Amino acid sequence: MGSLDIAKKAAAFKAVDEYVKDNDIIGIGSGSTIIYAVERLAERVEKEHLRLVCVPTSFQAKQLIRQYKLTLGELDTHPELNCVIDGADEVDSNMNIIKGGGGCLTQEKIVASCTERLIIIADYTKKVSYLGEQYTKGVPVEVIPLAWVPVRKKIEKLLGGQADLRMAKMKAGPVITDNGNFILDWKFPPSEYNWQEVNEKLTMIPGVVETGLFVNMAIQVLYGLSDGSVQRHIQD
Ligand SMILES: O=C[C@H](O)[C@H](O)[C@H](O)COP(=O)(O)O
Repeated sequence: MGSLDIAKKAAAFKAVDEYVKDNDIIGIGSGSTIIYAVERLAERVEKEHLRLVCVPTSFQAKQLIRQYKLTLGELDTHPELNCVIDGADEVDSNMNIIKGGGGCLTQEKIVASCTERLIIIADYTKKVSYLGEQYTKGVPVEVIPLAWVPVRKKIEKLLGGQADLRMAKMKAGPVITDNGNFILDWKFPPSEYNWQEVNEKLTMIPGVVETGLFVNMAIQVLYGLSDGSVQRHIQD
């Protein structure tokens, strides 16, 4: 296993071991790090006979829950979650977070809003002092397809930078989200940002469904390091 995977696994296992207990309703995030968390949940369910309900944040998460034979729940029946465990593309020193590199931001944000305990698990490369330091693909913004051109123009006029339509790799045309929408990746100009304000400005544009900016949402970030240890960042 490479050092990145050692780090992802360490953060994921720690989150599951610390935050999950019997009878919990758990939100399951998306991405490559969450796979290790689901693996650990399944181990604990088998060994400790935990009764858990897992609410997915994406098609991928739903498949993982099924693959590991965990109990699948949904927000209709479980609108309040004990905790949500999810990955991140980048986290700054104030715990502002970019998510949605894999296109799953909207359902992730909805599920995260249904708990008081959003726990982020990430490898050491995601830890930065300011957003955009490492993750240079920009802030993902999910848009209703018919609005993508006006939304792009409005973002660029309002906030500068460049908002690019995310294109698919193994299909002609744009990436289609789990909700049937497009994604604009907003490459923001270097500046000091109030990310809460930026998020509000973006979400006010008609046609924007949600952004990948998670501000004041996570209570804790667990960063896995290459030696398998875990560093903790707690919200002040
Ligand atoms: O859309 C994808 C999600 O926001 C992921 O949680 C994020 O991209 C981090 O993924 P990974 O764990 O693969 O770095």
